[in-house]
Amino acid sequence: VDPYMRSFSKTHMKEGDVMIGGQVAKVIQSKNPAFPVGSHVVSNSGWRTHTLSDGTGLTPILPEWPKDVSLSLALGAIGMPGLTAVYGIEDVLGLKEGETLLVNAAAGAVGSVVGQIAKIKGCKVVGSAGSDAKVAYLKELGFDEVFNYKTVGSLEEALRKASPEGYDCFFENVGGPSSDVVLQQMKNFGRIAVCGSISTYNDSQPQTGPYPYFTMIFKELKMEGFLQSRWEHKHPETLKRLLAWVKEGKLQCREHVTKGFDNMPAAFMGMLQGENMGKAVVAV
Ligand SMILES: NC(=O)C1=CN([C@@H]2O[C@H](COP(=O)(O)OP(=O)(O)OC[C@H]3O[C@@H](n4cnc5c(N)ncnc54)[C@H](OP(=O)(O)O)[C@@H]3O)[C@@H](O)[C@H]2O)C=CC1
Ligand SMILES: CCCCC/C=C\CC(=O)/C=C/C=C/C=C/[C@@H](O)CCCC(=O)O
Repeated sequence: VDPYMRSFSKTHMKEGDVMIGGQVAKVIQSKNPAFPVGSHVVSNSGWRTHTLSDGTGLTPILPEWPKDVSLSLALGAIGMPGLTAVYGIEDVLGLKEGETLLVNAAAGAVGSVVGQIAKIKGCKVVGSAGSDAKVAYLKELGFDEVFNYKTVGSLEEALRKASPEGYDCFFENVGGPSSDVVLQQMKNFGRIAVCGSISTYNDSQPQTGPYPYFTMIFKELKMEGFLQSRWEHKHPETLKRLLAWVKEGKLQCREHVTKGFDNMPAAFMGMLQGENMGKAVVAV
């Protein structure tokens, strides 16, 4: 279950449609030699227990996938959320060694990978998350400064305390009014990767400004929205790098597992309400 399902379902679906989504699936019958019986694939077939496919939209699991690494990570750190983290950091932000990066929804599927990759690249990492347990988890992952945005009182003070000199890069997952507060604390020529805006996915009104134009102008900020699919041509190579980091112990992955297909709606709503640490998945 992923946040984009909420925004997509509002704009592209009607009642009775099958919810979109990715799954790791096992091939149980096949007339296609590219997908032998017993092999595993990542499939964009939505919320289904079984799928009849001509092979379109199926990606075989990397052949070098080790037996002791859970296949479900192909939906998380070694899948779409992990790819999002890499492209946001490398292709959008161009994060450089020694810079300071802020990421929100930091204990989630994308955010937890963002912070760890930024540490691999030699940066100072500040993360915000919605519970004290998440804050403790992010410290375990090596984040330099972490705070619980629900209890800090003043977001502005928390950001200033975590990095008095400001922020070079902001990996934005949350959106809404908190973004304006962050923008005020960007360094001059700061870069912002707009990955998601989960705090707005339930809004019934279309999004409008105004945006803090003066801050953007006088700090000369650069802000870029992106979808990970822009770099689809790089997915195989990037997945190999993510798998290597996991095998080397440089990238730790946690999953929030809900059991049972019938519990998919509950798992989805729980993720939107912040119940997950790491990637929210459902085991069927
Ligand atoms: N651009 C792209 O290509 C992609 C974008 N995304 C985006 O990345 C973001 C993270 O996705 P993902 O890692 O899968 O999800 P997460 O695993 O981070 O789960 C969602 C988390 O969002 C946080 N959250 C929910 N509501 C709010 C709120 N109102 N304010 C602040 N935080 C909130 C909760 O954590 P907490 O307890 O900390 O509040 C929750 O656990 C989303 O915005 C998603 O849409 C994801 C994939 C691809
Ligand atoms: C299609 C997304 C429309 C809503 C956009 C809102 C926010 C940004 C966001 O969250 C985008 C996510 C994009 C996800 C795309 C996923 C597909 O490629 C399917 C992935 C299947 C998998 O590998 O897990």
